[in-house]
Amino acid sequence: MRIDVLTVLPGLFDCFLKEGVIGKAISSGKVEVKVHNIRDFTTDKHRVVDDVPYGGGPGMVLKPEPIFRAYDELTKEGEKPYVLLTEPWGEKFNQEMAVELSKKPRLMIICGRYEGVDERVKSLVDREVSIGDYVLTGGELPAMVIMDAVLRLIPGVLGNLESLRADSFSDRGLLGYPNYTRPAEFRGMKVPEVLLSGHHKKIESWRKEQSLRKTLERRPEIIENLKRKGLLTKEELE
Ligand SMILES: CN1CCC[C@H](Cn2ccc3ccc(-c4n[nH]c(N)c4C#N)cc32)C1
Repeated sequence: MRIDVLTVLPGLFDCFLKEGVIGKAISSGKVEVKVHNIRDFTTDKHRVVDDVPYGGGPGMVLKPEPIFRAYDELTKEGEKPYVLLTEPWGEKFNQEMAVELSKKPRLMIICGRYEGVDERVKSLVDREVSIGDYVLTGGELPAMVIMDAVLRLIPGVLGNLESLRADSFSDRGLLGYPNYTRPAEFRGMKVPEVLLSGHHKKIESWRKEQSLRKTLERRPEIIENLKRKGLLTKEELE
């Protein structure tokens, strides 16, 4: 998969693209992520990317020209990307969308700043996406959240396939099961016996029960949704 990111703050991505699972996936060539400074696609001496909003009002708006120039330049060759725009009021990002996006061969993520992008930029966009009902200062952190959730699903990126297998829960939007590691007892708090038993079938069913119980308690609508879609097995429903 290739992802092109358009931003006026490319430096925000430096650590994200160097460290951890994502950093390894890029350095090993499993995925390709290119971050482009919108300012590099300006043509004036001062490399202006924003301007005051027509009709007045606070703040500045990202101009359309540099973003269109970047899009045209980056899509001259190869497969057309599926274009995302991060927006506070976009479609809510979730695991289902992450799975869908992970199947695209190429993505482009346009990151707004200031008061956002000129509305005409949206003629380039396939999906406006929000990571939650709160207002951030720009679209770069949402872009990193989306890339993290999508790239981890690319085959080979998560070293331990087991982690991805365990995702069969979170892939259905179920909440995760409790995790423990050594020591077996810490400050009087013991690891559940079943996890020390080495009985894999019992461990798996305990984890599934914990995941379902936690989801039912905290996000009952997820269970209802899975029931409606027929995505819960008979024993999971019991
Ligand atoms: C006062 N104004 C109001 C409009 C937005 C302005 C900041 N901003 C500019 C571009 C931009 C892109 C995304 C987000 C954002 N915020 N929250 C989310 N879940 C997002 C997502 N995805 C925020 C953004 C600040």
